[in-house]
Amino acid sequence: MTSGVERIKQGSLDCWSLRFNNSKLLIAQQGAQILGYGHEGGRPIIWLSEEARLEPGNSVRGGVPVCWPWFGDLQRNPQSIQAMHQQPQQASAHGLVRSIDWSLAGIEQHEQAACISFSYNTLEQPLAHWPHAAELRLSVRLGERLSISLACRNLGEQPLSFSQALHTYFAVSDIHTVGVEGLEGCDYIETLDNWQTLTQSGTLHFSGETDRIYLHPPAKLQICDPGWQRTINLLNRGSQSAVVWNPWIDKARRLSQFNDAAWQRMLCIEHANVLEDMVTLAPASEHQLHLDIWVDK
Ligand SMILES: O=P(O)(O)OC[C@H]1O[C@@H](O)[C@H](O)[C@@H](O)[C@@H]1O
Repeated sequence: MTSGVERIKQGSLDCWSLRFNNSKLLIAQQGAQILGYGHEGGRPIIWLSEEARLEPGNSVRGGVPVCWPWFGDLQRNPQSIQAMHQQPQQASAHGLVRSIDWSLAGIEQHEQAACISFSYNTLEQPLAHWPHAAELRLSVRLGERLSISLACRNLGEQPLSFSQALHTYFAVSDIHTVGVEGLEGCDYIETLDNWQTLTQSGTLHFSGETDRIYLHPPAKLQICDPGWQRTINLLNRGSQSAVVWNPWIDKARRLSQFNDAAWQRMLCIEHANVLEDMVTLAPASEHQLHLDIWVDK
């Protein structure tokens, strides 16, 4: 077993490269954003746009952006989350921490894994128009599986309300042929059609723009990819909502850092705490969201 962690520059971002046997992972200090994960000589598992701009202050397209302290459009969030912000009408999508530097909190290399963690403390680095005290920690363990954990602690004296997501972009051979298993029978919010609630029947396949919030999905989901003859397994704890997103043809043209044809090769499954699954933390309490990712051939 060999593991290693090395500091490197990618574009103009400070990054770390982790290795464990033939697995490799790239993570940026900015946003504590994973930028890549896969096996030596194999297909990528986590997708990064070929047009990604790796530069300070820019939300990088692909990898695993951390959306916090709100997911998506703040004005679509529950009132208690909007009330945490001083100017909710002007808030950008997906929160405030994906394009700013976090602090390196620890590195470990041992026989079973290579690990790295980053933290963000809002008392030390205040967030614009969001005057609350919280500490975030994003921990990554690269072993036989990839384990990602996002912890949030309320450092203040009032309840802390937030929504969040690990906005994971997965690489797929061809969006037309992949299927997501585990969602059958789940209710979902169809954000592209008046946010109505519908029910998933059977395996989820893709034939157009998709932007849905699945409610109470099971802990384990699978991306079955016949083209690459592999299944990506996702096992989560701490989240009761999963966003499934593919922009398809027209929206792809409007997205930044996104090749017009890239929608065919990616799929976002975002383990989240949104809508009624939002988090409210009492003072001094902590919430943890965990995601394990591994591939079966
Ligand atoms: O372009 P952004 O801000 O990274 O967002 C990308 C997508 O993120 C998804 O989580 C949303 O459901 C989509 O509606 C959104 O388009």
